[in-house]
Amino acid sequence: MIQNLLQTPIEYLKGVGPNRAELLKKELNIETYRDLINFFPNRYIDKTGFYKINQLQQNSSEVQIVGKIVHLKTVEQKRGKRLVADFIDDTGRMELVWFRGHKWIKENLKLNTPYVIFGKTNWYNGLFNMPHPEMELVSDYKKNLRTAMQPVYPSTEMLAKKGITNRVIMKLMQEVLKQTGLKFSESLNPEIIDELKLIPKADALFNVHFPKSQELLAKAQFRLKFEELFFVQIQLLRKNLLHKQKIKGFNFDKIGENFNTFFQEHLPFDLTGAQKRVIKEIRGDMGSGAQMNRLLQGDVGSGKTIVGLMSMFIALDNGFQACLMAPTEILSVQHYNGLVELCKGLKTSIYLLTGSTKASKRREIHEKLENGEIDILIGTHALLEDKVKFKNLGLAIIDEQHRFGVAQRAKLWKKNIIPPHILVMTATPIPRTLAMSLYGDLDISVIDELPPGRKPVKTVHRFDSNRLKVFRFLKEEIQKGRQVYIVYPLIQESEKMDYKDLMDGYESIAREFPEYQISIVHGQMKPADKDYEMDRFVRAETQIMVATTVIEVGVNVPNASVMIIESAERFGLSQLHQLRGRVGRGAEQSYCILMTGHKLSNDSKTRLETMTATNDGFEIAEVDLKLRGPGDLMGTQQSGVLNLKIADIVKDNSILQTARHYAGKVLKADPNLQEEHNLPIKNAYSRLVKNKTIWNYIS
Ligand SMILES: Nc1ncnc2c1ncn2[C@@H]1O[C@H](COP(=O)(O)OP(=O)(O)OP(=O)(O)O)[C@@H](O)[C@H]1O
Repeated sequence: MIQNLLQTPIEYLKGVGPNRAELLKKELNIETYRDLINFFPNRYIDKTGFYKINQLQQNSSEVQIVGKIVHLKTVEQKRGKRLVADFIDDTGRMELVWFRGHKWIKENLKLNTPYVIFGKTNWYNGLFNMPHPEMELVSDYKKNLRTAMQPVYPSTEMLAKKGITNRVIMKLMQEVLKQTGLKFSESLNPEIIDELKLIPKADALFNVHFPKSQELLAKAQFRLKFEELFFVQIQLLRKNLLHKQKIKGFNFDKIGENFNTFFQEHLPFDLTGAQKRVIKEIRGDMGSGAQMNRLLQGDVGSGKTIVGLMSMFIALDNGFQACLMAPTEILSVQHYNGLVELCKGLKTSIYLLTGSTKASKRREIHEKLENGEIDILIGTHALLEDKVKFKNLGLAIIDEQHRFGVAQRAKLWKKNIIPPHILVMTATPIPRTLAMSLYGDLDISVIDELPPGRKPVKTVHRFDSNRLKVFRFLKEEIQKGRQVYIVYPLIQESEKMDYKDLMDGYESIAREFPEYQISIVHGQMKPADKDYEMDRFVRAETQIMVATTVIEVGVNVPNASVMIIESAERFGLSQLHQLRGRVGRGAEQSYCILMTGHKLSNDSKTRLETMTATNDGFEIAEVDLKLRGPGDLMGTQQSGVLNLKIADIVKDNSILQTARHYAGKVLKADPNLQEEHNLPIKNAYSRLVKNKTIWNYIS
């Protein structure tokens, strides 16, 4: 019954009608009673107290005062007229000021009559004033329904123009809540309500709009935020669960010769605890009978490659092939060389397939792949071509998932009836909180420990005016046999200017260091030229690499120990961190020097300070998320995270963790929500699924 009422088009609510309904739909996406109730205030004005004029402070925020206007005058100013009223109470005098709407005010304001005024005060010329106060006659004030805390709803210019003020929305909200009789169906189970001491749903919905006190508001918000995040998590976890039930995977339960020989005889170092844990998680997945869909996150240089290789051995040991796909030619070649090196002395047959593989080699690879002579194939997008047919692909590893879409991932496994296991590796740290929401349908492994003995990169911030000193330092490092990167920003909108900066920089470096060889790499070069320059640097034929951010991802030159980032204030935090990850990969002490001018915004300062303070990618990602909000992070746009109505993915981190915990607990005990006590969850969930939205969780 309440369900039907909540579906009612907003047009039929008292005080709305067709015109307003049209506006509410267009401006606020409010079409039904339910939508209106789900439209939450973004702040509240605390009107619990009254101020006297002599109590006002210069930094008072919004205040409420009772007094009367004793005089009204128009003051001419250069910038236009303003209307000024003398307002007094029994303790003092202040001014009320209007810059517009004079005619209406003059005609309607009553002199010498008590008013309640509300607004922000300023201190000007030895007197307090309040511009454009909200005013209400004391006689009306007593009559009108009010709550101690007044909700302030998000609004738009159009709504204000058409007279749908905050007050109007409040009236509509009162009306709609009255009509529901506050009889909302429960949507959580009694255990959760009990353990978290949640207030009843009706109380939460009433108090979030018209809080009776700060305390009740906090409780109302907690309950609604929890509920919102809980259902997001239920949905993601169920998707994961269904996937596992539905999509069968190869059951790789054998650990055989490849894995064991490598582990016992060829492992070049001891695995870190984190690497061991992750390998175990992957083994568990591959032997579970369901298809693995795992995201492996590891900070730059944390040792993901070896984890990838050992996972491939598991596939090989069970008689299957494996592949590794990387976003660029350079990275594919690098992976190929790295894996060939690691597999020296083993019988593993490893091939490389990229866009520049010659036709004859390509034919050979196609053939050997189909008859099973290739164990591991490494490459770029070229792996996705129709001609590439595996005999039996058991595991596909995808490096840097941001560059490959989900559709492309799927393309890899359309080739098989049973899909291969999928391991996505990324060095882009995604804050755990966000990862939980974004990739709830992937399982996540994190390598959160660097190999021992790694010297953290020393990071400093230097102003452009100190450039000569920085150059002197560079020289010393190169003389010790090291190589250096100098990176310039390349941002699309100002590509031309950036290109000029890069070239100017290149020339000044060539002048400064005539005795050294310099490579240059930027986005406008042909791929073959880029590879050639890169290759010279990798082989240490050049000492200095001048580049734009194209070198950001994954390049591994252990001998490079200095990274200079020019105009560092123009880079995002995660980008700076990725760039810094290009050094500190060898045994030598490495340095990252962030160069900027003197003029810096607060955000830039925070970014630079964060970089100099920590090397931890996850910590950096958290700061990044706080600075930019989730909107800018890759993938969030499609994920719906931004459509949260009341919770905030950054600020409500701990509620998110709680929601995740309870959603997991409920589904673990009762995957199909069939138990009696979970009926409210089941009902709420099916309504959400039916409405194709998880956000309208109000029953
Ligand atoms: N357990 C370990 N002990 C010592 N060295 C290790 C260990 N694991 C990996 N390494 C070495 O650390 C370096 C970085 O490893 P790897 O290239 O796999 O990192 P990554 O996670 O792929 O980083 P990036 O994303 O920056 O490429 C390599 O030279 C590798 O040989």
